[in-house]
Amino acid sequence: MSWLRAASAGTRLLANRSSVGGRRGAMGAAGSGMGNNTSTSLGNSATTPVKQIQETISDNCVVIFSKTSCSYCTMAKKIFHDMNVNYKVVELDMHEYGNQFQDALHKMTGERTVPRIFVNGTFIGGATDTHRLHKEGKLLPLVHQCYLTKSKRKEVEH
Ligand SMILES: N[C@@H](CCC(=O)N[C@@H](CS)C(=O)NCC(=O)O)C(=O)O
Ligand code: FES
Repeated sequence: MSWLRAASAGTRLLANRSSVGGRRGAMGAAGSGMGNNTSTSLGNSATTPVKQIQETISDNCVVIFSKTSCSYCTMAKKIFHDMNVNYKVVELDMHEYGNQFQDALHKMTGERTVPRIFVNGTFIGGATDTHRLHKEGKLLPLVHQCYLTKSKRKEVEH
């Protein structure tokens, strides 16, 4: 297919601002339906898997690369769900290019396992790491920081 055609990654860095809205308190949970949206651009545009992952993690404060059959992944989703935080899920086992994305995630994070979780554009780990961050009270501040930054960008654009 067309991974290797000319890439246009980066141009959509600010494209997802509408999901932030002005609703700082609500963390987007009411916005676009609790993040079960797998209709991502992943796999559809003319670019490499790594670039598409980078684009997805730039566009979304929380991204979970997951498999539908994986209970660790379900546990990770539940953490964000219970915090009332909107998250984007990419179900690699439902994806035509899931294997290539897993390879790319391996390159980017050092592990090929699922889940692979990114907050505010940064890899935070798998399910256990995320659970630990949450228990230590460090997860919500990371998410919050992302929403604050996106709100500021939005103000600048207005
Ligand atoms: N400690 C890791 C464990 C991750 C792990 O072992 N994941 C398994 C599934 S639960 C995996 O990815 N196996 C290989 C695969 O599905 O491709 C975490 O919490 O995320
Ligand atoms: S918990 Fe078994 S595949 Fe993840």
